[in-house]
Amino acid sequence: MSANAQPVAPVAPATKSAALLRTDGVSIQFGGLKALTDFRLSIQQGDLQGLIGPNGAGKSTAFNVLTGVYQPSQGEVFVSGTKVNGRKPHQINLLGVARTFQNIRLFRALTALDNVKVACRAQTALHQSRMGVGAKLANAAHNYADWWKALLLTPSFQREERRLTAQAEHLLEVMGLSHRRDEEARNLPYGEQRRLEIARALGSQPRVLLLDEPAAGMNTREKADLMVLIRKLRDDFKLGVLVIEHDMKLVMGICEQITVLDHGETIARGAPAEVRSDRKVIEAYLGDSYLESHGGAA
Ligand SMILES: Nc1ncnc2c1ncn2[C@@H]1O[C@H](COP(=O)(O)OP(=O)(O)OP(=O)(O)O)[C@@H](O)[C@H]1O
Repeated sequence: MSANAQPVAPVAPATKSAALLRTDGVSIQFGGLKALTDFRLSIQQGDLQGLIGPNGAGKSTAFNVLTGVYQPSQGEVFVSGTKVNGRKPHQINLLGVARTFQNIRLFRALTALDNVKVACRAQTALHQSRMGVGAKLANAAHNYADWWKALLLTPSFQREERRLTAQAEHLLEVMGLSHRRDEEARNLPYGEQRRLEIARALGSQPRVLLLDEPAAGMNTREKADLMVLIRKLRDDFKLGVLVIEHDMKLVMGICEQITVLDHGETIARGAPAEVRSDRKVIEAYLGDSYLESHGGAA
């Protein structure tokens, strides 16, 4: 820490058990590169937090650690109090953490509806596979029975299909995508593909939603709509939300707490007003021009 640096605010003082997602001193290195150092975060239900910083600061790496794509070299990650170090991404998803990606990762040749249905179905299947040996056998028998049900289009198979379709249709509606229901994902405009990714993430019925640059490539109008939508999702689905975003208007406009990374280190954390007038944040990321154009004072 430099001589004039202020200590970073501690993570929210909420009880540990209340946190939906929490990290404790997480660090990760790639060879000699420290991509993330002593990263601390705590997300509760109802939170809408931001994670910002210059290119290469470690934001996506943080998401990858939180979702089990990368294992931390040091430190611990907890989902609703359960330590998840060593768990696979789908296991962490089952515990209630869903994400979108900086580079959209849809099933491009599937329809919008099927993209969301896949996530709804995977969630159902994952719940069925929380198992002991007895449950495993029951599950295998169940899967075998399901195979026959699917082949014969039995009433119970059709009922389950209708349930998944209704669930996926509801999520498309929430995301303003009902009119794209039967279109292939690859044919949707970019902004709608981003919203479809969010619908798909919601299909896994998460408690925490991690959005990696959700507004990238959107026009001003789409960004304004997205801001309203993210807040609504947080409230209606009772989520905790963490957003990585370079669009400062969006981040400062919706987030109640913002963590700022630079070279893997947390250089600031606080409310938007505190963060945007923090000298370290201005130097590392926002630049004096941001300060001038927004009339702030360091
Ligand atoms: N799998 C990896 N192997 C080696 N280096 C990596 C790997 N993943 C990330 N890095 C490095 O870690 C650092 C942080 O990268 P990261 O993608 O997390 O930054 P970021 O803040 O998300 O940047 P951006 O805003 O450009 O997306 C970068 O120097 C990057 O090159």
